[in-house]
Amino acid sequence: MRNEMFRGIWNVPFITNCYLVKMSALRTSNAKAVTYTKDGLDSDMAFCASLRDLGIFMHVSNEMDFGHLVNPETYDISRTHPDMYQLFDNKMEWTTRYLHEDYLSSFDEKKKPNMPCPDVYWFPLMSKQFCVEWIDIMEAFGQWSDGSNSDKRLESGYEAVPTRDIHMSQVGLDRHWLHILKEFVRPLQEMVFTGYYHNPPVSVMNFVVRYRPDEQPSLRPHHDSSTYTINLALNTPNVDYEGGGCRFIRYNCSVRDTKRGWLLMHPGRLTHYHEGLLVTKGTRYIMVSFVDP
Ligand SMILES: O=C(O)CCC(=O)C(=O)O
Ligand SMILES: [Fe+2]
Repeated sequence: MRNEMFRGIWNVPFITNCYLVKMSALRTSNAKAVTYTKDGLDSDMAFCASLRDLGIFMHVSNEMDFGHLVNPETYDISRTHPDMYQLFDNKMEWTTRYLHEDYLSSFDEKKKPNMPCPDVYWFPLMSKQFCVEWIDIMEAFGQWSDGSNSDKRLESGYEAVPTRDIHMSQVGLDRHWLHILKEFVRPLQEMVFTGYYHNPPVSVMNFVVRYRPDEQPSLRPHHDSSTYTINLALNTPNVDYEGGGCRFIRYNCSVRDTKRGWLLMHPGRLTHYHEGLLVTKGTRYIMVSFVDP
Protein backbone atom coordinates (compact mmCIF):
# COMPACT_ATOMS: atom_id res chain seq x y z
CA MET A 1 0.00 0.00 0.00
CA ARG A 2 2.77 2.40 0.93
CA ASN A 3 4.64 1.42 -2.22
CA GLU A 4 1.47 1.88 -4.27
CA MET A 5 1.30 -1.72 -5.42
CA PHE A 6 -2.33 -1.44 -4.34
CA ARG A 7 -4.55 1.59 -4.64
CA GLY A 8 -7.66 1.90 -2.54
CA ILE A 9 -9.27 2.84 0.75
CA TRP A 10 -8.66 0.87 3.94
CA ASN A 11 -10.60 0.92 7.18
CA VAL A 12 -8.01 1.27 9.96
CA PRO A 13 -8.12 1.32 13.78
CA PHE A 14 -5.60 4.11 14.22
CA ILE A 15 -4.58 7.31 12.45
CA THR A 16 -2.05 9.91 13.43
CA ASN A 17 -0.33 13.17 12.47
CA CYS A 18 -2.58 14.43 9.72
CA TYR A 19 -6.16 13.63 8.79
CA LEU A 20 -9.28 14.97 7.18
CA VAL A 21 -12.48 14.98 9.22
CA LYS A 22 -15.99 14.81 7.77
CA MET A 23 -17.59 17.39 10.01
CA SER A 24 -21.08 15.88 9.89
CA ALA A 25 -19.69 12.87 11.76
CA LEU A 26 -18.76 15.13 14.65
CA ARG A 27 -21.96 17.22 14.66
CA THR A 28 -24.07 14.44 16.12
CA SER A 29 -24.89 14.71 19.81
CA ASN A 30 -22.90 11.66 20.95
CA ALA A 31 -19.81 12.97 19.12
CA LYS A 32 -19.32 15.28 22.09
CA ALA A 33 -17.57 12.30 23.65
CA VAL A 34 -14.69 12.60 21.13
CA THR A 35 -11.63 13.49 23.15
CA TYR A 36 -7.88 13.76 23.00
CA THR A 37 -7.42 12.89 26.66
CA LYS A 38 -7.79 9.54 28.30
CA ASP A 39 -5.82 8.21 31.25
CA GLY A 40 -2.53 6.61 30.25
CA LEU A 41 -3.01 7.20 26.50
CA ASP A 42 -1.27 9.69 24.31
CA SER A 43 -3.50 12.14 22.48
CA ASP A 44 -3.64 10.24 19.16
CA MET A 45 -4.44 6.97 20.92
CA ALA A 46 -7.13 8.67 23.01
CA PHE A 47 -8.67 10.34 19.96
CA CYS A 48 -8.79 7.11 17.93
CA ALA A 49 -10.10 5.08 20.89
CA SER A 50 -12.99 7.50 21.37
CA LEU A 51 -13.82 7.41 17.64
CA ARG A 52 -13.83 3.60 17.73
CA ASP A 53 -16.07 3.59 20.82
CA LEU A 54 -18.55 5.80 18.99
CA GLY A 55 -18.47 3.63 15.85
CA ILE A 56 -16.92 6.40 13.77
CA PHE A 57 -14.77 4.73 11.12
CA MET A 58 -11.28 5.84 10.17
CA HIS A 59 -9.82 5.20 6.73
CA VAL A 60 -6.54 5.51 4.94
CA SER A 61 -6.60 6.20 1.22
CA ASN A 62 -3.89 6.20 -1.41
CA GLU A 63 -6.27 6.69 -4.31
CA MET A 64 -4.84 10.13 -4.93
CA ASP A 65 -1.37 11.57 -4.54
CA PHE A 66 -1.59 14.45 -2.13
CA GLY A 67 2.07 15.42 -2.24
CA HIS A 68 4.37 14.73 0.64
CA LEU A 69 5.24 15.88 4.11
CA VAL A 70 8.86 16.98 4.32
CA ASN A 71 11.01 15.43 6.97
CA PRO A 72 11.82 18.37 9.26
CA GLU A 73 14.94 16.54 10.47
CA THR A 74 16.53 16.79 7.04
CA TYR A 75 14.70 19.65 5.31
CA ASP A 76 17.11 22.51 5.78
CA ILE A 77 15.39 25.82 5.06
CA SER A 78 18.65 27.70 5.46
CA ARG A 79 19.69 26.25 2.08
CA THR A 80 18.95 27.94 -1.22
CA HIS A 81 16.37 25.58 -2.83
CA PRO A 82 16.16 23.03 0.00
CA ASP A 83 14.26 20.61 -2.27
CA MET A 84 17.45 20.09 -4.25
CA TYR A 85 19.04 18.61 -1.14
CA GLN A 86 16.18 16.10 -0.67
CA LEU A 87 17.43 13.52 -3.16
CA PHE A 88 17.97 10.86 -0.49
CA ASP A 89 14.84 11.67 1.54
CA ASN A 90 12.38 12.15 -1.25
CA LYS A 91 13.77 10.37 -4.28
CA MET A 92 10.58 10.01 -6.29
CA GLU A 93 9.64 13.67 -6.27
CA TRP A 94 13.24 14.72 -6.67
CA THR A 95 13.55 12.64 -9.83
CA THR A 96 10.24 13.87 -11.24
CA ARG A 97 11.29 17.45 -10.66
CA TYR A 98 14.94 17.39 -11.64
CA LEU A 99 15.60 14.62 -14.16
CA HIS A 100 15.18 15.63 -17.82
CA GLU A 101 11.81 14.55 -19.21
CA ASP A 102 13.59 12.89 -22.17
CA TYR A 103 16.25 11.16 -20.10
CA LEU A 104 14.89 7.66 -20.77
CA SER A 105 14.59 8.22 -24.51
CA SER A 106 18.39 7.86 -24.79
CA PHE A 107 17.93 4.16 -24.01
CA ASP A 108 15.55 3.60 -26.92
CA GLU A 109 17.22 0.85 -28.99
CA LYS A 110 15.93 2.27 -32.24
CA LYS A 111 17.64 5.62 -31.60
CA LYS A 112 21.25 6.32 -32.51
CA PRO A 113 23.07 8.34 -29.83
CA ASN A 114 23.77 11.99 -30.71
CA MET A 115 27.46 12.44 -31.53
CA PRO A 116 28.18 16.08 -32.44
CA CYS A 117 31.96 15.42 -32.69
CA PRO A 118 33.90 12.13 -32.89
CA ASP A 119 33.42 10.20 -29.66
CA VAL A 120 31.64 13.13 -28.04
CA TYR A 121 28.14 12.11 -26.98
CA TRP A 122 25.25 14.34 -26.17
CA PHE A 123 22.36 13.38 -23.88
CA PRO A 124 19.49 15.07 -22.07
CA LEU A 125 20.12 14.65 -18.34
CA MET A 126 18.66 17.28 -16.04
CA SER A 127 15.49 19.39 -16.22
CA LYS A 128 15.22 23.11 -16.79
CA GLN A 129 14.26 23.56 -13.14
CA PHE A 130 17.38 21.70 -12.04
CA CYS A 131 19.60 24.01 -14.13
CA VAL A 132 17.92 27.18 -12.88
CA GLU A 133 18.14 26.14 -9.23
CA TRP A 134 21.68 24.78 -9.57
CA ILE A 135 22.86 28.19 -10.84
CA ASP A 136 20.90 29.94 -8.06
CA ILE A 137 22.62 27.79 -5.45
CA MET A 138 26.07 28.66 -6.82
CA GLU A 139 25.33 32.36 -7.09
CA ALA A 140 23.85 32.49 -3.60
CA PHE A 141 27.02 30.85 -2.28
CA GLY A 142 29.04 33.21 -4.41
CA GLN A 143 32.59 32.15 -3.53
CA TRP A 144 33.92 31.62 -7.05
CA SER A 145 37.59 30.68 -7.22
CA ASP A 146 39.93 33.40 -8.38
CA GLY A 147 41.10 31.58 -11.52
CA SER A 148 44.73 31.33 -10.34
CA ASN A 149 46.85 28.15 -10.32
CA SER A 150 46.88 27.87 -6.56
CA ASP A 151 43.80 26.07 -5.28
CA LYS A 152 43.48 25.20 -1.59
CA ARG A 153 40.46 22.97 -2.28
CA LEU A 154 42.71 20.43 -4.02
CA GLU A 155 45.00 17.99 -2.23
CA SER A 156 47.96 19.12 -4.36
CA GLY A 157 47.04 22.78 -3.86
CA TYR A 158 47.70 23.30 -7.58
CA GLU A 159 45.36 23.50 -10.57
CA ALA A 160 47.11 23.49 -13.95
CA VAL A 161 44.16 24.78 -16.00
CA PRO A 162 42.14 26.83 -13.54
CA THR A 163 38.57 27.92 -14.10
CA ARG A 164 36.38 30.30 -12.11
CA ASP A 165 34.39 27.69 -10.33
CA ILE A 166 32.63 26.35 -7.26
CA HIS A 167 33.13 22.75 -6.18
CA MET A 168 30.11 20.70 -5.12
CA SER A 169 31.70 19.99 -1.73
CA GLN A 170 31.55 23.74 -1.03
CA VAL A 171 27.76 23.80 -1.30
CA GLY A 172 27.06 20.41 0.32
CA LEU A 173 26.02 18.74 -2.93
CA ASP A 174 28.91 16.35 -3.55
CA ARG A 175 27.04 13.26 -2.33
CA HIS A 176 24.06 14.22 -4.43
CA TRP A 177 26.14 14.76 -7.53
CA LEU A 178 27.98 11.43 -7.11
CA HIS A 179 24.59 9.76 -6.88
CA ILE A 180 23.58 11.42 -10.17
CA LEU A 181 26.80 10.14 -11.73
CA LYS A 182 26.16 6.60 -10.51
CA GLU A 183 22.44 6.33 -11.20
CA PHE A 184 21.92 8.47 -14.29
CA VAL A 185 25.24 9.19 -16.02
CA ARG A 186 26.93 5.78 -15.70
CA PRO A 187 24.19 3.92 -17.65
CA LEU A 188 24.61 6.41 -20.52
CA GLN A 189 28.37 5.92 -20.46
CA GLU A 190 28.01 2.12 -20.55
CA MET A 191 25.84 2.43 -23.63
CA VAL A 192 28.29 4.47 -25.72
CA PHE A 193 31.71 3.50 -24.38
CA THR A 194 30.99 -0.20 -24.40
CA GLY A 195 33.06 -2.50 -22.22
CA TYR A 196 34.09 0.23 -19.82
CA TYR A 197 32.49 -0.53 -16.48
CA HIS A 198 33.34 1.26 -13.27
CA ASN A 199 30.68 1.33 -10.59
CA PRO A 200 30.43 3.60 -8.73
CA PRO A 201 32.13 6.20 -10.89
CA VAL A 202 34.86 8.05 -9.00
CA SER A 203 35.03 11.79 -9.29
CA VAL A 204 36.82 14.25 -7.04
CA MET A 205 36.47 17.22 -9.37
CA ASN A 206 32.81 18.21 -9.65
CA PHE A 207 32.29 21.89 -10.22
CA VAL A 208 30.30 24.65 -11.87
CA VAL A 209 32.28 26.93 -14.15
CA ARG A 210 31.28 30.53 -14.78
CA TYR A 211 32.47 32.25 -17.96
CA ARG A 212 32.13 36.02 -18.38
CA PRO A 213 33.81 38.44 -20.77
CA ASP A 214 35.26 40.51 -17.91
CA GLU A 215 36.21 37.58 -15.66
CA GLN A 216 37.16 34.30 -17.27
CA PRO A 217 35.96 34.46 -20.88
CA SER A 218 37.48 31.19 -22.21
CA LEU A 219 39.60 28.18 -21.28
CA ARG A 220 42.86 27.37 -23.03
CA PRO A 221 43.42 23.97 -24.73
CA HIS A 222 43.99 21.15 -22.27
CA HIS A 223 43.39 17.54 -21.37
CA ASP A 224 41.20 16.70 -18.39
CA SER A 225 42.38 14.43 -15.60
CA SER A 226 39.62 11.94 -16.30
CA THR A 227 38.79 8.75 -18.14
CA TYR A 228 35.74 10.54 -19.37
CA THR A 229 34.42 14.02 -18.74
CA ILE A 230 30.88 15.23 -18.55
CA ASN A 231 30.03 18.81 -19.34
CA LEU A 232 26.44 19.77 -18.58
CA ALA A 233 25.08 23.02 -20.03
CA LEU A 234 23.21 24.99 -17.36
CA ASN A 235 22.07 27.84 -19.57
CA THR A 236 21.47 28.75 -23.18
CA PRO A 237 23.67 30.26 -25.91
CA ASN A 238 22.28 33.32 -27.72
CA VAL A 239 19.83 33.81 -24.87
CA ASP A 240 21.93 34.02 -21.71
CA TYR A 241 25.28 34.64 -23.39
CA GLU A 242 26.99 34.96 -26.76
CA GLY A 243 29.91 32.84 -27.97
CA GLY A 244 31.02 29.98 -25.76
CA GLY A 245 30.99 26.22 -26.38
CA CYS A 246 33.59 23.50 -26.43
CA ARG A 247 36.06 22.82 -29.26
CA PHE A 248 37.83 19.50 -29.81
CA ILE A 249 41.04 20.46 -31.46
CA ARG A 250 42.13 17.15 -33.05
CA TYR A 251 38.85 17.03 -34.99
CA ASN A 252 38.49 20.78 -35.43
CA CYS A 253 34.99 20.25 -34.19
CA SER A 254 33.03 22.56 -31.88
CA VAL A 255 29.77 22.25 -30.01
CA ARG A 256 28.41 25.77 -29.76
CA ASP A 257 24.67 25.17 -29.77
CA THR A 258 24.71 23.47 -26.38
CA LYS A 259 21.31 22.79 -24.83
CA ARG A 260 20.34 23.50 -21.25
CA GLY A 261 20.18 20.27 -19.25
CA TRP A 262 22.09 18.29 -21.91
CA LEU A 263 25.52 16.89 -21.19
CA LEU A 264 28.50 16.34 -23.42
CA MET A 265 30.44 13.18 -22.61
CA HIS A 266 33.94 12.71 -24.01
CA PRO A 267 37.22 10.93 -23.23
CA GLY A 268 39.41 13.07 -20.99
CA ARG A 269 42.85 12.59 -22.48
CA LEU A 270 44.96 11.98 -25.58
CA THR A 271 42.39 12.23 -28.39
CA HIS A 272 40.14 14.85 -26.85
CA TYR A 273 42.40 17.80 -26.36
CA HIS A 274 39.85 20.62 -26.05
CA GLU A 275 39.21 24.23 -25.15
CA GLY A 276 36.37 26.41 -23.83
CA LEU A 277 35.44 28.97 -26.50
CA LEU A 278 35.31 32.69 -25.87
CA VAL A 279 32.18 34.13 -24.27
CA THR A 280 31.70 37.63 -25.70
CA LYS A 281 28.56 38.70 -23.80
CA GLY A 282 26.55 37.53 -20.79
CA THR A 283 27.38 34.60 -18.50
CA ARG A 284 27.79 30.96 -19.43
CA TYR A 285 27.48 28.27 -16.74
CA ILE A 286 28.45 24.61 -17.09
CA MET A 287 28.68 21.74 -14.61
CA VAL A 288 31.76 19.60 -15.13
CA SER A 289 32.94 16.26 -13.72
CA PHE A 290 36.21 14.50 -14.35
CA VAL A 291 35.09 10.91 -13.96
CA ASP A 292 37.54 8.18 -12.98
CA PRO A 293 40.72 10.25 -12.82
O1 LIG B 1 33.89 25.40 -21.75
C1 LIG B 1 33.78 24.20 -21.95
O2 LIG B 1 32.76 23.70 -22.48
C2 LIG B 1 34.92 23.26 -21.60
C3 LIG B 1 35.16 23.17 -20.13
C4 LIG B 1 36.33 22.31 -19.82
O3 LIG B 1 36.96 21.81 -20.68
C5 LIG B 1 36.74 22.03 -18.42
O4 LIG B 1 36.18 22.62 -17.49
O5 LIG B 1 37.64 21.21 -18.24
FE1 LIG C 1 38.26 20.25 -19.95
